[in-house]
Amino acid sequence: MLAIEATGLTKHFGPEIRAVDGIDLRVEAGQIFGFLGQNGSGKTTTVRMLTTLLRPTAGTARVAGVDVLANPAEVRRRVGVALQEVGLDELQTGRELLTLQGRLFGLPAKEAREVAARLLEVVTLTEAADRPIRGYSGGMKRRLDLACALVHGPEIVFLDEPTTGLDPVTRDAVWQYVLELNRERGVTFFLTTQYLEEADRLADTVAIMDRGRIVAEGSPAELKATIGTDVVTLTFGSEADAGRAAAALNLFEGVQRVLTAGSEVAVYLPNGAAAVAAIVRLLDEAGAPARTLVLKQPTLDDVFLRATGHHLDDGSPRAAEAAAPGGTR
Ligand SMILES: Nc1ncnc2c1ncn2[C@@H]1O[C@H](COP(=O)(O)OP(=O)(O)OP(=O)(O)O)[C@@H](O)[C@H]1O
Repeated sequence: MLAIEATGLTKHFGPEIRAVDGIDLRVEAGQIFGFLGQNGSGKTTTVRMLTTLLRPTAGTARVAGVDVLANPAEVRRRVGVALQEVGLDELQTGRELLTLQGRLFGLPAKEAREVAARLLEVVTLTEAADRPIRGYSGGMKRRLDLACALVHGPEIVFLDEPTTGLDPVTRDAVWQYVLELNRERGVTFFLTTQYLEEADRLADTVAIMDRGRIVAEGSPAELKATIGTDVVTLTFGSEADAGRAAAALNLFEGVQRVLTAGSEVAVYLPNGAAAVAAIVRLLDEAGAPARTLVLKQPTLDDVFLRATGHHLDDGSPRAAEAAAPGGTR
């Protein structure tokens, strides 16, 4: 069964901005689908259309088998959503909010309290659970919002960059819980992310979004396998050197592909280790000696680079947030 199905899904903002430019999606029930792309590539806009918060300019979408335009209320009942911008009632405590959410979705009081306690634990908010939300830091609010999306046990959960700005320990706890819900309860996740590692570790299928279009799709292993066997990444003192090096490397025996991004060059070839010495000689002869040389197996970043022509700026985990003081006034 398909959990999410979209055809020609499109959102334009005025004549200029093609935020989402005709994408097709097919997400099997029980999958974790990773939607990878840079800021502004159209991920959030896609999530907003699929969760009935935004009307598509064109195209159709069915979520849990329900048409998002024909029956938005039913779609909302079936899904959980945690978006990037968080709107929470600041006067309630985290525990009150979660328990209330559970009650609103029809859970009996005892179960609502239990679910709230369990989710507070997962998002490491147990200690802050009985303080008003207005005293929470940005990261704490994001975690609470994530817990809210899960409270009614939805069958499909949309998470928009769920771990951006979280410290590594909390990020790991969130990943674990996503995997647990997926493996044990078959919850389908549609997860947008700027983190390659997150997509690689969690997602069964990854779609790479660039400027409103899907430019590559497949399992992480399939995507990496399309690259070739090894990647030698070289950096140079200038873009001119990189250009000269790329021209020379293109003629090197066995090279499948050469990509240039600024003063960096990536060379794809079957047996990198055997070729390294010859590559170094070749670059010396070409008058473009490399500053650094790294030989590695392909990663999703290599896939991203090939699909989009640029690196994913996935600025590794940002600084951990400090817990805000209680603020009970
Ligand atoms: N309401 C709006 N009005 C005009 N332009 C918009 C609106 N919402 C989004 N856009 C534009 O659409 C494009 C895609 O935005 P979107 O938020 O979907 O990207 P994203 O990949 O989710 O990025 P981010 O990670 O920053 O949320 C961007 O150029 C954005 O500026």
